[in-house]
Amino acid sequence: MATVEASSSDGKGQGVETSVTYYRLEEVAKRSSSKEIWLVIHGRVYDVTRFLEEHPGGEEVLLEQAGVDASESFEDVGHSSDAREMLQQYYIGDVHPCDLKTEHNSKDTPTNNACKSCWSYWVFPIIGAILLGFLYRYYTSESRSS
Ligand code: HEM
Repeated sequence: MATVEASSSDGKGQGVETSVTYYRLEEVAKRSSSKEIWLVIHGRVYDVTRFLEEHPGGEEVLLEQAGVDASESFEDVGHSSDAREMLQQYYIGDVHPCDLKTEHNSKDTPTNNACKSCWSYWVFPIIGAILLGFLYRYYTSESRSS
């Protein structure tokens, strides 16, 4: 779990402190017993433990989706806008960026743009520095021999 603090303006010139808690999918997966049920809908993590008995669609369906990404099942049912508003009561945080799936490939391979780009921050500069080193050696040896 990771908590990230962010500041934003509330439109009245006052700063508002907001914090987002990020959860890894493996953490969510551990919360899949009838004692504690978390699930993921559209990249957001919900603790639906106290909603289990109240869910109009029954507790069985929530138990089936416990600890996993329930976005597809949630959408398949065609939940009303009231149901979507209810979600907010159970929101506890976001899926960690490293576990987010890309929209066009959300079925299987979990890829992550944020994490993919991490390595490019240092790999490309290193390759560039090596190339520059070679060029420098090449030109200095050329000028020495001529
Ligand atoms: C926190 C998450 C959820 C909330 C707040 C929620 C809320 C609701 C609400 C308010 C209804 C009544 C109908 C409506 O207003 O749309 C409903 C029905 C239903 N829900 Fe959910 N739901 C959640 C998650 C899920 C999930 C993950 C499934 C998985 C399949 C599911 C399956 C159903 C089914 C089958 C019905 C009955 C639909 C019907 O009778 O036509 N729900 N839900």
